[in-house]
Amino acid sequence: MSKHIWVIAEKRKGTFHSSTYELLGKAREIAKKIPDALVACVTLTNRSLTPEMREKLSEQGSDVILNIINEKFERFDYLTYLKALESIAEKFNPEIILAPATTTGRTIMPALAASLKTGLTADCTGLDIDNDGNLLQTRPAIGGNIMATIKTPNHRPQMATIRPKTFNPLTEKYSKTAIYHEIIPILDISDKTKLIEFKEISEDQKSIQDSEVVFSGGKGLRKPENLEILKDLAKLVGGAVGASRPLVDSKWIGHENQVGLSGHTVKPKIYIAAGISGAVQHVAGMQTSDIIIAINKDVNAPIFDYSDIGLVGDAAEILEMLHRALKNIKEEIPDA
Ligand SMILES: Cc1cc2nc3c(=O)[nH]c(=O)nc-3n(C[C@H](O)[C@H](O)[C@H](O)COP(=O)(O)OP(=O)(O)OC[C@H]3O[C@@H](n4cnc5c(N)ncnc54)[C@H](O)[C@@H]3O)c2cc1C
Repeated sequence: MSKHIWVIAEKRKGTFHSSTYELLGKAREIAKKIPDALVACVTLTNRSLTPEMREKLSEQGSDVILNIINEKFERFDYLTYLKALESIAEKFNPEIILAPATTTGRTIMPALAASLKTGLTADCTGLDIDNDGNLLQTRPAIGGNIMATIKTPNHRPQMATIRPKTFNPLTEKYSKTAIYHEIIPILDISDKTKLIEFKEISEDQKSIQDSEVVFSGGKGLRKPENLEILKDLAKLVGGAVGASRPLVDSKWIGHENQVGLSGHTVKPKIYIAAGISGAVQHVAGMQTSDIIIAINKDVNAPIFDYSDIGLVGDAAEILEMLHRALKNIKEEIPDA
Protein backbone atom coordinates (compact mmCIF):
# COMPACT_ATOMS: atom_id res chain seq x y z
CA MET A 1 0.00 0.00 0.00
CA SER A 2 1.22 3.49 -0.83
CA LYS A 3 2.61 5.62 1.94
CA HIS A 4 0.98 9.01 2.02
CA ILE A 5 2.97 12.18 2.67
CA TRP A 6 0.36 14.79 3.47
CA VAL A 7 0.73 18.50 2.98
CA ILE A 8 -2.05 20.45 4.66
CA ALA A 9 -2.77 23.37 2.37
CA GLU A 10 -3.14 26.90 3.68
CA LYS A 11 -6.01 28.63 1.90
CA ARG A 12 -6.01 32.37 1.30
CA LYS A 13 -9.08 33.83 -0.38
CA GLY A 14 -9.51 32.05 -3.74
CA THR A 15 -6.02 30.59 -3.79
CA PHE A 16 -3.41 28.88 -1.65
CA HIS A 17 -0.66 30.51 0.37
CA SER A 18 2.87 30.15 -1.04
CA SER A 19 3.81 27.98 1.98
CA THR A 20 1.60 25.21 0.51
CA TYR A 21 3.69 25.11 -2.67
CA GLU A 22 6.95 25.24 -0.68
CA LEU A 23 5.88 22.17 1.31
CA LEU A 24 4.73 20.32 -1.81
CA GLY A 25 8.18 20.94 -3.32
CA LYS A 26 9.87 19.51 -0.22
CA ALA A 27 7.41 16.60 0.00
CA ARG A 28 8.35 15.62 -3.59
CA GLU A 29 12.01 15.59 -2.59
CA ILE A 30 11.50 13.36 0.45
CA ALA A 31 9.05 11.12 -1.47
CA LYS A 32 12.01 9.97 -3.59
CA LYS A 33 13.50 8.35 -0.48
CA ILE A 34 10.35 6.42 0.54
CA PRO A 35 9.31 3.44 -1.62
CA ASP A 36 5.71 3.76 -2.92
CA ALA A 37 5.27 7.24 -1.50
CA LEU A 38 2.45 9.46 -2.69
CA VAL A 39 2.30 13.18 -2.06
CA ALA A 40 -1.24 14.10 -1.05
CA CYS A 41 -2.31 17.70 -0.70
CA VAL A 42 -5.10 18.00 1.87
CA THR A 43 -7.38 20.98 1.37
CA LEU A 44 -10.26 22.08 3.59
CA THR A 45 -12.82 24.14 1.72
CA ASN A 46 -16.52 24.92 1.72
CA ARG A 47 -16.92 23.89 -1.92
CA SER A 48 -15.22 21.95 -4.72
CA LEU A 49 -11.83 23.20 -5.84
CA THR A 50 -11.88 25.03 -9.17
CA PRO A 51 -10.09 23.32 -12.08
CA GLU A 52 -7.43 26.08 -11.87
CA MET A 53 -6.77 25.35 -8.18
CA ARG A 54 -6.50 21.62 -8.86
CA GLU A 55 -4.16 22.20 -11.78
CA LYS A 56 -1.91 24.44 -9.68
CA LEU A 57 -1.70 21.89 -6.82
CA SER A 58 -0.96 19.21 -9.39
CA GLU A 59 1.80 21.19 -11.11
CA GLN A 60 3.34 21.97 -7.74
CA GLY A 61 3.85 18.29 -6.92
CA SER A 62 0.63 16.60 -5.70
CA ASP A 63 -0.12 13.00 -6.72
CA VAL A 64 -3.45 13.16 -4.92
CA ILE A 65 -5.68 15.99 -3.74
CA LEU A 66 -7.93 15.18 -0.79
CA ASN A 67 -10.45 17.99 -0.62
CA ILE A 68 -12.46 17.88 2.59
CA ILE A 69 -15.67 19.85 2.25
CA ASN A 70 -17.67 21.42 5.05
CA GLU A 71 -19.80 24.57 5.06
CA LYS A 72 -17.69 25.95 7.92
CA PHE A 73 -14.50 25.84 5.87
CA GLU A 74 -15.05 29.20 4.25
CA ARG A 75 -12.70 30.26 7.06
CA PHE A 76 -10.54 28.48 9.61
CA ASP A 77 -12.73 26.78 12.20
CA TYR A 78 -10.66 25.03 14.87
CA LEU A 79 -12.94 22.25 16.04
CA THR A 80 -14.35 21.34 12.63
CA TYR A 81 -10.84 21.36 11.08
CA LEU A 82 -9.56 19.12 13.85
CA LYS A 83 -12.41 16.61 13.67
CA ALA A 84 -12.26 16.45 9.88
CA LEU A 85 -8.49 15.92 9.76
CA GLU A 86 -8.67 13.37 12.57
CA SER A 87 -11.33 11.34 10.76
CA ILE A 88 -9.54 11.21 7.43
CA ALA A 89 -6.13 10.58 9.05
CA GLU A 90 -7.65 7.52 10.75
CA LYS A 91 -8.97 6.36 7.36
CA PHE A 92 -5.84 6.93 5.23
CA ASN A 93 -3.09 6.34 7.84
CA PRO A 94 -0.61 8.83 6.40
CA GLU A 95 3.07 8.22 7.03
CA ILE A 96 3.88 11.91 7.35
CA ILE A 97 1.78 15.06 7.90
CA LEU A 98 3.33 18.45 7.13
CA ALA A 99 1.77 21.87 7.61
CA PRO A 100 3.14 25.39 7.41
CA ALA A 101 3.98 26.99 10.77
CA THR A 102 1.42 29.72 10.17
CA THR A 103 -1.19 30.67 12.76
CA THR A 104 -3.51 27.98 11.37
CA GLY A 105 -0.80 25.29 11.26
CA ARG A 106 0.46 26.17 14.71
CA THR A 107 -3.06 25.96 16.10
CA ILE A 108 -4.27 22.77 14.50
CA MET A 109 -1.18 20.52 14.35
CA PRO A 110 -0.50 20.13 18.11
CA ALA A 111 -4.15 19.22 18.69
CA LEU A 112 -4.13 16.79 15.76
CA ALA A 113 -0.88 15.17 16.97
CA ALA A 114 -2.36 14.73 20.44
CA SER A 115 -5.55 13.17 19.11
CA LEU A 116 -3.60 10.81 16.81
CA LYS A 117 -1.33 9.93 19.77
CA THR A 118 1.88 10.82 17.99
CA GLY A 119 4.60 13.47 18.23
CA LEU A 120 5.02 16.82 16.51
CA THR A 121 8.13 18.81 15.75
CA ALA A 122 7.20 22.45 15.45
CA ASP A 123 8.92 25.14 13.41
CA CYS A 124 11.27 22.88 11.44
CA THR A 125 13.89 24.36 9.16
CA GLY A 126 15.05 21.08 7.63
CA LEU A 127 13.50 17.72 6.66
CA ASP A 128 15.07 14.53 5.38
CA ILE A 129 14.57 10.75 5.47
CA ASP A 130 17.04 8.40 7.19
CA ASN A 131 18.02 4.92 6.02
CA ASP A 132 15.17 3.36 8.01
CA GLY A 133 12.58 5.58 6.38
CA ASN A 134 12.09 7.86 9.38
CA LEU A 135 11.49 11.56 8.90
CA LEU A 136 14.41 13.63 10.21
CA GLN A 137 12.99 16.87 11.52
CA THR A 138 15.55 19.60 12.14
CA ARG A 139 14.89 22.78 14.07
CA PRO A 140 16.88 25.33 16.08
CA ALA A 141 16.98 24.59 19.79
CA ILE A 142 18.41 26.12 22.98
CA GLY A 143 17.89 29.70 21.86
CA GLY A 144 19.08 28.96 18.34
CA ASN A 145 22.53 27.91 19.50
CA ILE A 146 22.21 24.32 18.28
CA MET A 147 20.26 22.56 15.55
CA ALA A 148 18.36 19.54 16.90
CA THR A 149 17.34 16.67 14.62
CA ILE A 150 14.33 14.79 15.90
CA LYS A 151 12.72 11.58 14.68
CA THR A 152 9.63 9.61 15.61
CA PRO A 153 10.56 5.95 15.01
CA ASN A 154 7.83 4.39 17.16
CA HIS A 155 4.73 6.33 16.16
CA ARG A 156 2.89 7.22 13.00
CA PRO A 157 2.10 9.62 11.47
CA GLN A 158 5.28 11.67 11.77
CA MET A 159 4.18 15.27 12.06
CA ALA A 160 5.98 18.57 11.55
CA THR A 161 5.23 22.24 11.01
CA ILE A 162 7.64 24.14 8.82
CA ARG A 163 8.33 27.85 8.76
CA PRO A 164 7.13 29.52 5.57
CA LYS A 165 9.98 30.55 3.23
CA THR A 166 12.18 27.68 4.44
CA PHE A 167 11.87 25.54 1.31
CA ASN A 168 11.49 26.32 -2.36
CA PRO A 169 8.54 25.29 -4.53
CA LEU A 170 9.34 23.07 -7.53
CA THR A 171 11.17 24.96 -10.24
CA GLU A 172 9.63 22.78 -12.97
CA LYS A 173 6.00 21.69 -13.19
CA TYR A 174 5.31 18.17 -11.86
CA SER A 175 4.40 16.02 -14.83
CA LYS A 176 1.53 13.94 -13.37
CA THR A 177 -2.07 15.07 -13.00
CA ALA A 178 -3.22 14.67 -9.42
CA ILE A 179 -6.16 12.39 -8.65
CA TYR A 180 -8.86 14.52 -7.07
CA HIS A 181 -11.05 13.20 -4.24
CA GLU A 182 -13.83 15.01 -2.46
CA ILE A 183 -14.62 13.94 1.07
CA ILE A 184 -17.63 15.14 3.01
CA PRO A 185 -17.03 13.84 6.51
CA ILE A 186 -19.89 13.28 8.89
CA LEU A 187 -18.79 15.09 11.98
CA ASP A 188 -20.35 14.85 15.37
CA ILE A 189 -19.47 18.21 16.85
CA SER A 190 -21.20 19.81 19.75
CA ASP A 191 -20.44 23.39 18.85
CA LYS A 192 -19.04 25.25 21.81
CA THR A 193 -17.54 28.07 19.81
CA LYS A 194 -18.93 30.75 17.53
CA LEU A 195 -17.18 33.18 15.24
CA ILE A 196 -17.77 36.70 16.53
CA GLU A 197 -15.74 38.69 14.05
CA PHE A 198 -13.29 38.14 11.22
CA LYS A 199 -10.75 40.93 10.70
CA GLU A 200 -8.71 40.92 7.54
CA ILE A 201 -5.23 42.46 7.50
CA SER A 202 -5.40 45.63 5.39
CA GLU A 203 -3.41 45.79 2.17
CA ASP A 204 -0.97 48.41 3.52
CA GLN A 205 -0.04 46.11 6.42
CA LYS A 206 1.83 43.95 3.97
CA SER A 207 3.10 40.74 5.53
CA ILE A 208 6.87 40.58 5.96
CA GLN A 209 6.78 37.01 4.68
CA ASP A 210 5.10 37.92 1.41
CA SER A 211 7.14 41.03 0.55
CA GLU A 212 9.99 41.21 -1.92
CA VAL A 213 11.65 44.03 0.02
CA VAL A 214 11.85 44.15 3.83
CA PHE A 215 13.23 47.18 5.68
CA SER A 216 14.12 46.01 9.18
CA GLY A 217 15.16 48.12 12.12
CA GLY A 218 17.00 47.28 15.32
CA LYS A 219 18.11 49.03 18.50
CA GLY A 220 20.53 51.11 16.44
CA LEU A 221 17.53 53.14 15.24
CA ARG A 222 17.69 54.62 18.76
CA LYS A 223 14.12 56.02 18.95
CA PRO A 224 10.65 54.88 17.78
CA GLU A 225 10.26 57.96 15.54
CA ASN A 226 13.03 56.59 13.30
CA LEU A 227 10.84 53.60 12.50
CA GLU A 228 8.68 56.03 10.52
CA ILE A 229 11.47 56.40 7.96
CA LEU A 230 11.40 52.62 7.48
CA LYS A 231 7.62 52.71 7.06
CA ASP A 232 7.90 55.51 4.47
CA LEU A 233 10.57 53.59 2.59
CA ALA A 234 8.46 50.46 2.61
CA LYS A 235 5.46 52.38 1.31
CA LEU A 236 7.55 53.93 -1.45
CA VAL A 237 8.68 50.59 -2.89
CA GLY A 238 5.73 48.41 -1.86
CA GLY A 239 7.77 46.59 0.78
CA ALA A 240 7.22 45.71 4.43
CA VAL A 241 8.75 46.71 7.75
CA GLY A 242 10.53 44.18 9.93
CA ALA A 243 12.21 44.53 13.31
CA SER A 244 14.56 42.85 15.73
CA ARG A 245 13.11 41.48 18.95
CA PRO A 246 14.11 44.34 21.29
CA LEU A 247 11.92 46.73 19.25
CA VAL A 248 8.98 44.36 19.60
CA ASP A 249 9.66 43.85 23.32
CA SER A 250 9.71 47.65 23.74
CA LYS A 251 6.34 47.83 21.91
CA TRP A 252 7.66 50.05 19.11
CA ILE A 253 6.09 47.61 16.65
CA GLY A 254 3.98 44.43 16.72
CA HIS A 255 5.19 40.84 16.91
CA GLU A 256 3.87 40.21 13.38
CA ASN A 257 6.85 42.33 12.24
CA GLN A 258 9.52 40.47 14.21
CA VAL A 259 12.16 38.67 12.18
CA GLY A 260 14.07 35.80 13.73
CA LEU A 261 13.92 32.65 15.74
CA SER A 262 10.99 33.66 17.90
CA GLY A 263 9.51 35.81 15.12
CA HIS A 264 9.12 35.11 11.41
CA THR A 265 11.41 33.74 8.74
CA VAL A 266 11.61 35.96 5.68
CA LYS A 267 13.19 35.41 2.32
CA PRO A 268 12.72 38.62 0.33
CA LYS A 269 14.70 39.68 -2.73
CA ILE A 270 16.19 42.53 -0.66
CA TYR A 271 16.55 42.63 3.14
CA ILE A 272 17.78 45.87 4.69
CA ALA A 273 19.00 45.52 8.30
CA ALA A 274 19.34 48.97 9.84
CA GLY A 275 20.95 49.17 13.28
CA ILE A 276 20.74 45.41 13.80
CA SER A 277 23.79 43.69 15.30
CA GLY A 278 23.31 40.29 13.66
CA ALA A 279 22.63 38.04 16.67
CA VAL A 280 22.19 34.36 15.68
CA GLN A 281 18.52 34.50 16.68
CA HIS A 282 17.88 37.36 14.25
CA VAL A 283 20.02 35.93 11.46
CA ALA A 284 18.08 32.63 11.66
CA GLY A 285 15.08 34.48 10.29
CA MET A 286 16.63 36.36 7.36
CA GLN A 287 19.85 34.73 6.21
CA THR A 288 18.33 33.14 3.12
CA SER A 289 17.23 36.52 1.70
CA ASP A 290 18.58 37.06 -1.82
CA ILE A 291 20.42 40.34 -1.13
CA ILE A 292 21.19 41.56 2.38
CA ILE A 293 22.11 45.20 2.94
CA ALA A 294 23.36 46.05 6.44
CA ILE A 295 23.65 49.53 7.93
CA ASN A 296 25.56 49.73 11.21
CA LYS A 297 27.88 52.24 12.82
CA ASP A 298 30.15 49.46 14.11
CA VAL A 299 32.35 48.13 11.35
CA ASN A 300 32.82 44.89 13.34
CA ALA A 301 29.08 44.16 13.74
CA PRO A 302 28.40 40.45 12.99
CA ILE A 303 25.60 41.40 10.56
CA PHE A 304 28.29 42.40 8.03
CA ASP A 305 29.36 38.72 7.87
CA TYR A 306 25.98 37.92 6.31
CA SER A 307 25.52 40.98 4.13
CA ASP A 308 26.15 41.48 0.44
CA ILE A 309 26.36 45.25 0.85
CA GLY A 310 27.51 46.94 4.07
CA LEU A 311 27.16 50.61 4.92
CA VAL A 312 29.01 51.92 7.97
CA GLY A 313 27.35 54.93 9.55
CA ASP A 314 24.32 56.23 11.42
CA ALA A 315 21.26 54.17 10.42
CA ALA A 316 18.72 56.99 10.62
CA GLU A 317 20.88 59.33 8.52
CA ILE A 318 21.55 56.72 5.85
CA LEU A 319 17.86 55.75 5.70
CA GLU A 320 16.91 59.43 5.29
CA MET A 321 19.34 59.72 2.38
CA LEU A 322 17.97 56.55 0.82
CA HIS A 323 14.42 57.84 1.23
CA ARG A 324 15.27 61.16 -0.48
CA ALA A 325 17.01 59.36 -3.35
CA LEU A 326 14.16 56.88 -3.91
CA LYS A 327 11.56 59.67 -3.71
CA ASN A 328 13.43 61.64 -6.38
CA ILE A 329 13.59 58.60 -8.64
CA LYS A 330 9.86 57.97 -8.11
CA GLU A 331 9.02 61.57 -9.00
CA GLU A 332 11.15 61.48 -12.14
CA ILE A 333 10.08 57.98 -13.22
CA PRO A 334 6.63 57.24 -11.64
CA ASP A 335 6.62 53.58 -12.77
CA ALA A 336 10.08 52.84 -11.34
C1 LIG B 1 15.43 32.35 22.73
C2 LIG B 1 15.72 33.66 22.06
C3 LIG B 1 14.99 33.99 20.94
C4 LIG B 1 15.26 35.21 20.29
N1 LIG B 1 14.54 35.51 19.16
C5 LIG B 1 14.86 36.65 18.48
C6 LIG B 1 14.19 36.96 17.26
O1 LIG B 1 13.26 36.27 16.79
N2 LIG B 1 14.56 38.08 16.59
C7 LIG B 1 15.55 38.93 17.05
O2 LIG B 1 15.84 39.94 16.39
N3 LIG B 1 16.17 38.64 18.22
C8 LIG B 1 15.85 37.56 18.93
N4 LIG B 1 16.48 37.31 20.12
C9 LIG B 1 17.35 38.37 20.68
C10 LIG B 1 18.76 38.39 20.09
O3 LIG B 1 19.59 37.53 20.81
C11 LIG B 1 19.36 39.83 20.13
O4 LIG B 1 19.33 40.28 21.44
C12 LIG B 1 18.62 40.81 19.23
O5 LIG B 1 18.47 40.31 17.92
C13 LIG B 1 19.41 42.12 19.19
O6 LIG B 1 18.65 43.09 18.53
P1 LIG B 1 19.37 44.34 17.87
O7 LIG B 1 20.34 43.86 16.83
O8 LIG B 1 18.32 45.29 17.45
O9 LIG B 1 20.12 45.03 19.11
P2 LIG B 1 21.63 45.01 19.52
O10 LIG B 1 22.21 43.65 19.56
O11 LIG B 1 21.74 45.84 20.75
O12 LIG B 1 22.35 45.76 18.32
C14 LIG B 1 22.19 47.10 17.99
C15 LIG B 1 23.13 47.39 16.84
O13 LIG B 1 22.93 48.71 16.41
C16 LIG B 1 24.18 49.30 16.14
N5 LIG B 1 24.00 50.73 16.30
C17 LIG B 1 23.91 51.46 17.45
N6 LIG B 1 23.68 52.76 17.17
C18 LIG B 1 23.62 52.85 15.82
C19 LIG B 1 23.40 53.91 14.93
N7 LIG B 1 23.18 55.15 15.37
N8 LIG B 1 23.39 53.63 13.62
C20 LIG B 1 23.63 52.38 13.14
N9 LIG B 1 23.85 51.33 13.94
C21 LIG B 1 23.84 51.57 15.26
C22 LIG B 1 25.14 48.68 17.12
O14 LIG B 1 26.46 48.76 16.63
C23 LIG B 1 24.62 47.26 17.20
O15 LIG B 1 25.26 46.44 16.26
C24 LIG B 1 16.24 36.11 20.79
C25 LIG B 1 16.97 35.75 21.93
C26 LIG B 1 16.71 34.55 22.56
C27 LIG B 1 17.53 34.19 23.78
